[in-house]
Amino acid sequence: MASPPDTSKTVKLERYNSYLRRLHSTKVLKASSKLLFRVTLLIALVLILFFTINYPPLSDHLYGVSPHHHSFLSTGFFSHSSANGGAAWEKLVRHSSTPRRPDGFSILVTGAAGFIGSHCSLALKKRGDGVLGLDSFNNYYDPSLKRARQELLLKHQVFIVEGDLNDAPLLTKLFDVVRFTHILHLAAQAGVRYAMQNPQSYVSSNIAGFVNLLEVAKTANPQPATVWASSSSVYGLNTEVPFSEMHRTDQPASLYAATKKAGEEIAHTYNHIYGLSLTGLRFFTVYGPWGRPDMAYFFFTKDILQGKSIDVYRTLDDKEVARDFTYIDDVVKGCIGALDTAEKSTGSGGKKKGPAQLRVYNLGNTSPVPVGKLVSILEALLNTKAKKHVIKMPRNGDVPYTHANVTMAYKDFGYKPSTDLATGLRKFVKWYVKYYGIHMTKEDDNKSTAKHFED
Ligand SMILES: O=C(O)[C@H]1O[C@H](OP(=O)(O)OP(=O)(O)OC[C@H]2O[C@@H](n3ccc(=O)[nH]c3=O)[C@H](O)[C@@H]2O)[C@H](O)[C@@H](O)[C@H]1O
Repeated sequence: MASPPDTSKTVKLERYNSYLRRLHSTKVLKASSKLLFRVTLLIALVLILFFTINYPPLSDHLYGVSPHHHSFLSTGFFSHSSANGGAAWEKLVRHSSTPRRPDGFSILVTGAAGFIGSHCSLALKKRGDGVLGLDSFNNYYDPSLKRARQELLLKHQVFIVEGDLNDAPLLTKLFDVVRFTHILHLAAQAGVRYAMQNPQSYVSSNIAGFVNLLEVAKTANPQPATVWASSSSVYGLNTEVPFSEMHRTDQPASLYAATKKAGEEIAHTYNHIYGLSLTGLRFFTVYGPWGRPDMAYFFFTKDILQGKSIDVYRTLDDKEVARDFTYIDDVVKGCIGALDTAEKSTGSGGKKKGPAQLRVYNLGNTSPVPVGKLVSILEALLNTKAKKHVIKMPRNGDVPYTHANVTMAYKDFGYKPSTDLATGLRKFVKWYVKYYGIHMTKEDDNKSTAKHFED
């Protein structure tokens, strides 16, 4: 009888193979669970990042965190004391907006970290009004300049909430916390030529944002009186000079101008339906210390100092382009005059109770200066010859000439501009060289010795 085959070796081998298979599958299992864990972690991080960027808590408004910093600061570590407009945040908001003089105003200043907004906020605070700022700190121009203005305001106990005009819950919250008597609405997408590059930003800020603000104002109790920034650009292709509030404004030359004109019509509607008191101020090329780097006088200064060439526009029929350049301190007086003479809104509970005030005023300097002259004043102040590149004005929304008639503003609140361009630019240059740490010779210094509020 044949003996059965010796399988002991085969059995051993099979066992060994099966052991190897188990070992392998465990390794695979371990490796795949590791991979799964990493992928889950990654997805969770991406989700956290997404939600914190898109839905930042109100605590960010309190801490003034810029959108770029949201991801790490607003995931809960920071927000325990003041999330969603917590107690600490409300305290700051109340403190900032409480007036310190009898019958003082409680004013919401939108665009408070902006050029005109920061000047007005300081002036109002200094006379004892309560001022709360709102600003989106967007990067249309160098946000660090806005942060520096914010710091200056904070020193004077003006707190700026960081937020967008289109954030309805935030605006509603602010009006829940504070019974604002006034709004000074200066937040906007500014700049005439940039409208060709980014048209949507004008619609979003100057139209949608304005409507959002008025929607909240109309339901507030009491309804605030609103003074807001329109623009000289609404005169567009009008050729009658000096520009008067009675002249036609239905031919805007840029989308910027069109959105400001739309703002004036929107103001009419909210006044008509809800009894909101509204005053639009048509600013004429406002300049001065802490100004906007996108404006010609500002970047001409920078370019002249850096030895770069500057484009100086002439009209298409080869005439000088001129502007009614208006100094910031004069404009601040105009804004305050408009606030002081603004009547109360008449509505309540979102309903009109009677006719309310609706006004529009020019705030200009009443003396246009050609751009060539602006350049020669800067050359003298900077003691440097500009590399002028004189060209025909490109078709970019610019108008050839502005000149304000300010009779109405004078009659209604004593507006009387008193700073000529040379004096105003001297103050600007003095600020500019100090702010940017530019060394000037003694002789140059003497040319720009004017004092300014920051001193
Ligand atoms: O009153 C307003 O409602 C507007 O005023 C301001 O617009 P503007 O009057 O156009 O000011 P700004 O750009 O400083 O150009 C000044 C001059 O330099 C000329 N200019 C400009 C650029 C250039 O490279 N060369 C040049 O000659 C240019 O042709 C012009 O003649 C605000 O920016 C705007 O937000 C709005 O508030």
